[in-house]
Amino acid sequence: MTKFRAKTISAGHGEDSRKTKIVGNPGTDVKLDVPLGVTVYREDGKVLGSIDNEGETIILARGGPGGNKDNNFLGHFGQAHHVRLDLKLIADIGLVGFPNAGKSSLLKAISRAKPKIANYPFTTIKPNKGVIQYDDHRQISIADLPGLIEGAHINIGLGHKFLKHVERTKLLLFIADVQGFQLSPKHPKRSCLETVLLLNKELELYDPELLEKPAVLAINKMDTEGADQIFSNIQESFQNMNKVMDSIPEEIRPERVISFEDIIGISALKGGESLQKLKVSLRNRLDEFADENDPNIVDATKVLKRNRAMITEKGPKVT
Ligand SMILES: Nc1nc2c(ncn2[C@@H]2O[C@H](COP(=O)(O)OP(=O)(O)OP(=O)(O)O)[C@@H](O)[C@H]2O)c(=O)[nH]1
Repeated sequence: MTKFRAKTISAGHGEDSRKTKIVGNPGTDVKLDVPLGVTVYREDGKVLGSIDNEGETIILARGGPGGNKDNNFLGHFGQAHHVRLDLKLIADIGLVGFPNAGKSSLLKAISRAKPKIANYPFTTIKPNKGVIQYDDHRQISIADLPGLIEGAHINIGLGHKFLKHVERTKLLLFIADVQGFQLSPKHPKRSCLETVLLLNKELELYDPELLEKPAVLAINKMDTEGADQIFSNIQESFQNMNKVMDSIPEEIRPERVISFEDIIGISALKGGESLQKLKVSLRNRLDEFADENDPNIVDATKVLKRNRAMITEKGPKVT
């Protein structure tokens, strides 16, 4: 559901001329900081501009001029407009996982992105974006949202920088190393299940509404030793979460556990069937939760019908 919030923002109006100051001061400016990706629409739908790069500005309403000889030395009010600010999605899918989980490897394996891959945490410091291409030409964009660690909600690591991007995706793809995660030898070693719960908790502490987004869980590095057993334990845990919660340390226990649409074991390194299964799941879940009016939702049979119709209309008859 889209939420609308109306707000009135007024800049100062131009000052009248005074005996001691013939030209009155112009109205003071009001500057509104917005996140990157915002497009500004006028009431009639005309685009006034968009903020896509750091430091860009758009003048939405000109301030009133101060008093001068052209306006009888009386300052004017500034312009007034109704505008709508629209925040573009960064990608359809946001990939969330702790460092070294295999986010870059997965992005490379299922999309055309060419991220840096290294066996040490924090190789990725800004979102890498890729596009998953399906056989029927459907495209789904996916962004690797880097640097999430324990404490991100209070701005540890890349903290807010990362978490604000999560808000701008339709579906979350959690990825966790089946062998678990340890930030450094000084930090506690977390099992795979604990890692997923920690990710859950970080998102929840930042904004509980993030847990409302549809989410799929990919357990990565299924080619490593003992992975199958760990994976089936995790599946079982998610079916009996109430029981499992009692044995989870308080500091990593979220208030609410995300109910994943699918839990899929993958090997980003080896690829194969598991990645195919993941791609199908992502598409199906996105479509299931999509807004009916979303132009990106393409039904393959409809596309085929439409293409056939276009050929018969414009070209030689095709049978
Ligand atoms: N065995 C195995 N290793 C993997 C797999 N996927 C990734 N790795 C390895 O895990 C390490 C980390 O992979 P990345 O893809 O860089 O992980 P990341 O989550 O992007 O890491 P950050 O950039 O730190 O956020 C690399 O050495 C990868 O080769 C997998 O499926 N199996």
